[in-house]
Amino acid sequence: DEMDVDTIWMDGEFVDWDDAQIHVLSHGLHYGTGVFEGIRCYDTEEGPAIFRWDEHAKRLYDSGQPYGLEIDHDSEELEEATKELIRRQELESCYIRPIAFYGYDSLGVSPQDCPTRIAIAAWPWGAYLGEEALEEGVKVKVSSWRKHASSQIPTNAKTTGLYVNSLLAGEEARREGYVEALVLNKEGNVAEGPGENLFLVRDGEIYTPGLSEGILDGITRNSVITIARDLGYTVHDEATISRGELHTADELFFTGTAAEVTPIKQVDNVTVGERGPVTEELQSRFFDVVERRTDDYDEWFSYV
Ligand SMILES: Cc1[nH+]cc(COP(=O)(O)O)c(CN[C@@H](CCC(=O)O)C(=O)O)c1O
Repeated sequence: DEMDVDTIWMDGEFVDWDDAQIHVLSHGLHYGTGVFEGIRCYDTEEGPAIFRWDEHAKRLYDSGQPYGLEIDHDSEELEEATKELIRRQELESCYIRPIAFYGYDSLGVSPQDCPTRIAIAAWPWGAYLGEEALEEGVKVKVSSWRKHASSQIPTNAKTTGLYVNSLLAGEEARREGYVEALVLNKEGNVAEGPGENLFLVRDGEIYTPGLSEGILDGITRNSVITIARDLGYTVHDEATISRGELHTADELFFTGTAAEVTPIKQVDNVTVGERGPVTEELQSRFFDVVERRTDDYDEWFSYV
């Protein structure tokens, strides 16, 4: 296929891409009962390296807990399968997509005896919001759709069913000529993007919504907070950011495995400005770290 990949790991076996099929009556397809991860493998001087495998694997297992979704493969087995998947396809840098979900047995909301299925795919994936976005930033629209509240559904679990909210927000923004949405929570304060965490810079200090705002506990968010603090920045990582603060921010940027560090240059009709100095420093340092141009944070990397 066009992505030059041909193999998927599925329930303990490597299968051809086209044979990685499931039954149409799989529970996860009907009820959104799947959990997934987005993980990047970077091409470094020491070869391909998976970024923060342990944290991503832990989140995958944790995400299934509210739904009783038990994965009966441990982290080491999944890590080795992922490395083998990368080697077999001779990928240097790639995006890794593990997914676990309730499979086919019976239908009805209760999963009863539905089996837990698990698959891991990997493919080359460049800049999530476009190559030019990393430098020039993106225009975002504050969505008319709010984020689901953490009292309604675990927002700290990366559950497939949650992403219909992300689709509604993101597609509304793109229909209106923006690149991505920014989603408020039911209190009307800033939560995050459909697939990214949000950071705000003002007067040299860095703010990002905390988990209580109903966001995903982003691993890139955590990495950037650590990097920023190690650079000497003050980071408020449990901030409540009102909508109005978006329009008086000095800088805004997204973080995510796919988005990496993407500047935001405009919110609705309000110009934030081109990539600011803090965003540029954090973005530059982030790429130095993930492409291993520094030995710092070596514990974050698992070499293939
Ligand atoms: C809702 C949401 N919030 C924040 C993040 C950032 O989390 P982290 O990747 O751990 O830093 C992501 C990742 N979004 C993934 C899925 C993107 C997709 O289109 O699918 C990703 O970035 O891989 C989210 O989906």
